Amino acid sequence: MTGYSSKTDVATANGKQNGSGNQTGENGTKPTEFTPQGNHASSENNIQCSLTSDEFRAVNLMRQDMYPYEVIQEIADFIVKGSGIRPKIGIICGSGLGSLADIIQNPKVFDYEKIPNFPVSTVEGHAGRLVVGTLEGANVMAMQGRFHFYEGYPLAKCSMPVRVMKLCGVEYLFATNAAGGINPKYAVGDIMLMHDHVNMLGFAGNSPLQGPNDPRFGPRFPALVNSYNKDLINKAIEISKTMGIESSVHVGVYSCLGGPTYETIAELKALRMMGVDAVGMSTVHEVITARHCDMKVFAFSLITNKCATEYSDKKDDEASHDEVMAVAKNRQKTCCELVSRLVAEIQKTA
Ligand SMILES: O=P(O)(O)O[C@@H]1C[C@H](O)[C@@H](CO)O1
Ligand code: HPA
Repeated sequence: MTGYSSKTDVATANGKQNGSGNQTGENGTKPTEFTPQGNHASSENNIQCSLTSDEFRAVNLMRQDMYPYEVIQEIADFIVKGSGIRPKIGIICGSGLGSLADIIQNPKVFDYEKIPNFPVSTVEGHAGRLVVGTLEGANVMAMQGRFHFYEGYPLAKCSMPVRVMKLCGVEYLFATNAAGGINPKYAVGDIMLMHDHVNMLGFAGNSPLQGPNDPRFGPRFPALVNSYNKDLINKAIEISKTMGIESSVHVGVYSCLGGPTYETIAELKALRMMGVDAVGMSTVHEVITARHCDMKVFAFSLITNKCATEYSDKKDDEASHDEVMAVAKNRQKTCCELVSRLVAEIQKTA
């Protein structure tokens, strides 16, 4: 993050803004909405669009990815005022891991539909609620439901809530996910602490930071080495020892693909050759957005299924969301304990 300091360049959580220029928000504070006249037909190239105006507007709102600084600030203000809490730690619950938000004390719950300009969750296992409260004495906010690229949301929209967290005051992002284990040493139910990622969507030219850069969030060209905070990884390893689960906790590399299909054998072989240990459909763009605005990141994958890397006829080799959810449900207690204890560690040293 050379040449960039959250203290001087990014608006602070108490609303002060020190940065210059809002390259995305010049036309107003609300996201741009495209309003068509009605059904569209082009006789010139014989293309027909059979969406009604309302459908067109709904699709457009879903795809809309310009969230000017002021809009993010409005959402953050809504949450901070509504909860009376300025959270320090932000948690994103992976598929089936919504219980990470259920352990929050004195929760103030915001349904996504009720938060202005917020997207809605469309995936089973992602409730679509923001929970703000305390955990181990620390102020926290948790997304019980994240947004995925395959839902139709652009990456910037998928990770927009991370910027909301930042402007709420969050310094630490805990991102969790359900993932397929590619590393043959990983078993179903294991936990992989992420120490790096391979950004496959980035390879394909997609980034949550695409488009004009607002320097109040961060620099145009952020560095991503050391994205995953080593201190937090080490603390989590120590915690896993005290929990007696160290043999099922690994440190590895995650890769996010676009989904919603699970991977082919050839893709899984390729990922393994690239050094990927676990594969999923999220987290990477959230981490990029968090590092861009200088948040400390801790992330882990719950291995919900073993990925087949050899051809066979076995039905067992096929991943399924039901299996993902079932394993996550089974392991949620352990994941909650890991998260709580790490939050307690952060709180101890604060
Ligand atoms: O939100 P996460 O990454 O935990 O969810 C994973 C990826 C897909 O959304 C889903 C597939 O089962 O689980
Ligand atoms: N692949 C991609 N995403 C996933 C998987 C998987 O095997 N398991 C859970 N999320």
